[in-house]
Amino acid sequence: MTQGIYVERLSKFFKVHERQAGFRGALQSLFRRQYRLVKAVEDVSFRIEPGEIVGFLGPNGAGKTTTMKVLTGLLHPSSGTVEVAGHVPFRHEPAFKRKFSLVMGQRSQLIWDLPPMETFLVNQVVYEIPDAEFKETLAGLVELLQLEPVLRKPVRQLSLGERMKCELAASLIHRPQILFLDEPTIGLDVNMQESIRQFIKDYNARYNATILLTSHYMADVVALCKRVIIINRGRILYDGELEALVNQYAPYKVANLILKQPVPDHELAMHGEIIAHEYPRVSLRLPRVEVSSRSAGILSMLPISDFTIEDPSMEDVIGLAFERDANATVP
Ligand SMILES: Nc1ncnc2c1ncn2[C@@H]1O[C@H](COP(=O)(O)OP(=O)(O)OP(=O)(O)O)[C@@H](O)[C@H]1O
Repeated sequence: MTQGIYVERLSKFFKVHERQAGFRGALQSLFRRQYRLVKAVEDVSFRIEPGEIVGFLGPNGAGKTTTMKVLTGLLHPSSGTVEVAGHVPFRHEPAFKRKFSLVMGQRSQLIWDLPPMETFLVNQVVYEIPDAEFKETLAGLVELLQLEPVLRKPVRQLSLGERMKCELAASLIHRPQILFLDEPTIGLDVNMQESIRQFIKDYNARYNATILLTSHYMADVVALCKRVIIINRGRILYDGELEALVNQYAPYKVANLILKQPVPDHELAMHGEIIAHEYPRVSLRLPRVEVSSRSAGILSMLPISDFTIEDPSMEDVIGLAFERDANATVP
């Protein structure tokens, strides 16, 4: 039986009750209910091989959480086929429960008034983990996440970062092969984000776990995911290597200049598309294939005191992908 994730033409629609405006409308809708279909996920297909870490990206409301909920059996698909670790998620087979975990950065499963250790013990019972295995896994998680100092403090006294680490430990105590991480670093400071990222990497390497990760922090995606799936308005916009995304959507580099004296926009625009101009700083977009000739032109023709070239940020690349999608489709 395979440990991968297979999604074939998945759609998930929600039927939403449409309320009429005003008192008359409210009265009418009591007798004649009107519904509207919200297409949360539409005709989505992808496969994720065992051991892969894939970033699942998209703006708010794109359909990421809905997809994850279908993949974990919390929602029934409207149509399409889904298989996770050899199981059909919505059948809720007991063996399936032990193979995955869904961690949502904004939801907690920890028991608020008790130390995290109590939640770990509850999960030992829920997942029927033998004592020896429980102790071994817990020791590994305590070491990787440096949990020793917080194990016996009530959860309500923990910092957000400490709580997130305990959340991960509670979700991984049954050593799931498949991890769905929905915004695991949300709200954490930069150091804590980094240590959670490192942990996800270690867990993946240690157990060859398959991981689907959503995050609005591009640093998470760049550090963890070679491959990304981008979803917009319920449909897949891109599925492939993160690096190739840059070439497809952002075939340019960014030149940052510091001017020695003011230069009018029309003169700057001869060298590249102006992204920002706030004297003395200017950012220009240069076509990737012409970077060296354009740079030579900038250096010889413009009065500059500093000049650097960099790749566009991942946020910008993804923003361009959404822009192109919005222009390409008639709503
Ligand atoms: N239970 C529900 N009933 C009706 N509509 C829903 C329901 N759950 C989600 N939706 C709608 O489906 C769409 C996709 O939502 P989803 O939560 O999957 O997006 P998301 O990509 O996870 O966004 P975010 O980044 O904000 O979490 C949205 O338009 C949302 O309003």
